[in-house]
Amino acid sequence: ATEMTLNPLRMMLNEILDQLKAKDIASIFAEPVDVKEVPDYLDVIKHPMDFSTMKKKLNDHQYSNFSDFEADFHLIINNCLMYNAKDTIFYKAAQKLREQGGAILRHAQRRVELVG
Ligand SMILES: CC(=O)c1c[nH]c2ccccc12
Repeated sequence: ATEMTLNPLRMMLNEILDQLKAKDIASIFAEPVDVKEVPDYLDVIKHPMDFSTMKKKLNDHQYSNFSDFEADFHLIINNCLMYNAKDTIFYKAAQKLREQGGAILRHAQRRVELVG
C-alpha cells in the first residue's frame, strides 16, 4: 500500500483513541496512576501508560504506525492486569476494555490498511 502521510494516520488514530476512551466510562485509564497515592506502583509497573499520555504522544507525532499505537493500548491493559488483584473493579474493567477495545482496533486496522 502506498505510505499514508503521517497526518491522515494521526487523524485516524485520534478518532480511534476517542472511541477507546469512550469505553472507559469510569475514567480508570484516563490519567496516569498517581504514584503519590500508590507508592509501590512503579516498583511493579516499569512502563506506565494511560489515555492522556497516548493523546500527548499522538499530538507529538510519536506514533508513526498503527501497531505502535496499539502497543500502548495493550500496555494500559496489561499494566492494570498485572498491578491489580483479579477480584478488583480495576482488573475487571481492564478485561472488559480489552474486549471492547480489541473490537474497535480490529475494525480500525482494516480501515488503516484500506486507506494506508
Ligand atoms: C489503572 C489502574 O491500575 C489504577 C487506576 N487508578 C488506580 C488507583 C490505585 C491503583 C491502581 C489504579
